[in-house]
Amino acid sequence: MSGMWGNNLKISIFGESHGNSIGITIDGLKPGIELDIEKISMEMKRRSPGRNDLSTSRKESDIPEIVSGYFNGKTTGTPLCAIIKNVDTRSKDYTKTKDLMRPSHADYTGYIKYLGFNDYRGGGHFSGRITAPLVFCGAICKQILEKRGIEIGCHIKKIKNIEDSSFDFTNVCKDMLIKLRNNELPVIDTQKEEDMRRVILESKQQGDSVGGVVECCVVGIDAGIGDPFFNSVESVISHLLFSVPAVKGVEFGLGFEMANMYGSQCNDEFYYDGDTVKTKTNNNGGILGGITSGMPIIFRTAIKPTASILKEQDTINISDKTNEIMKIEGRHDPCIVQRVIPVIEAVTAIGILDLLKEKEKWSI
Ligand SMILES: Cc1cc2nc3c(=O)[nH]c(=O)nc-3n(C[C@H](O)[C@H](O)[C@H](O)COP(=O)(O)O)c2cc1C
Ligand SMILES: C=C(O[C@@H]1CC(C(=O)O)=C[C@@H](OP(=O)(O)O)[C@H]1O)C(=O)O
Repeated sequence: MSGMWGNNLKISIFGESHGNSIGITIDGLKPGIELDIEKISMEMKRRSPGRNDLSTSRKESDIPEIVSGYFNGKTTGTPLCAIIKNVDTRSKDYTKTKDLMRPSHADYTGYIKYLGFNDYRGGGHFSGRITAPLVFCGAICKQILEKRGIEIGCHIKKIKNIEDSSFDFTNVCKDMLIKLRNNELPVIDTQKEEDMRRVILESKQQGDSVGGVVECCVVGIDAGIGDPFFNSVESVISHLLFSVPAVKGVEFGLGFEMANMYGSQCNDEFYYDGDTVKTKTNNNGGILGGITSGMPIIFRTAIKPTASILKEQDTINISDKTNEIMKIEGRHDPCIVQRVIPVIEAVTAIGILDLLKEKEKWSI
């Protein structure tokens, strides 16, 4: 089932963008975990739509209602389910174009797969909106990981052709990752922020959209987590990343750039720093043989330009099987990159917690 994921922490997402509500059921959280609701709300807010001119104008408060698995401020250990209401739907945006398949969106594939019964309004179950429940789950996982000294953070590596510097792969400071979370456009080289904003707003003005790259880092993670082959750390994280709408590429460490290097340039040489094993470089992004090396986990995720643009486009009309020109009306993100950051952090936290739980099976 496509809506379910996980080995040790099992999650199941549900809902459509213009239905009554969306949500998630999380199975596998241990009993007695105190949840910081304030922190969960903060994460939800970071992702929520309609907060500024870089985002869709649809406004949702995205306050999750926990309906099970939580009692007296603590998890009960039974499935924890949360529901998020859809409030600011404007379904008429989709009436005129209901038979026209938006290029690059999931209208056509969803129509075929679900035999024409799919709720097409707002992209239905394919909508980026369904990432809100993932952020809820990720916020819980982040709290559990933080208590173990593991921190996850991202910056925008690129919006179209405007490029930020990279994390220092061998030395990323937790405080920096936490600080980045407060920025609307989190960048390392703050001079790039205005250029990125300009590129997004210029494309928006032209009825167009832009994409980019997000760089993510996990620090404080011990060596020895993950498995070779099918449950490798890369497999788990990239499975979750590719589950996020609009993600079209993932690379760990230096990724594709490694193809241009000699082994002597690329190899991460080991050394002891006191009792701790470190590598002088971290081109492999903290993962060797699918298992964490203890160095920061670093990966980049490519996000495509938003599919729904206001410019005229060629497409098909499925009701009378004709070719047509379509013009989308509606409230869309001119750029998904800055909105997807809390989602990337969330799914990473979910993946890492699942892998940690696997490792802890060995403690008995
Ligand atoms: C947070 C978020 C917001 C998104 N906003 C929009 C949007 O406003 N308009 C749009 O066409 N696509 C948006 N998307 C992307 C589409 O949902 C996605 O492109 C579509 O489901 C097709 O899936 P694919 O791009 O993974 O192939 C958004 C995605 C995310 C994660
Ligand atoms: C509602 C959200 O984003 C939506 C994601 C989305 C899409 O096609 O993915 C399309 C738009 O939906 P609508 O046409 O209903 O406004 C965005 O607003 C959200 O992220 O919470």
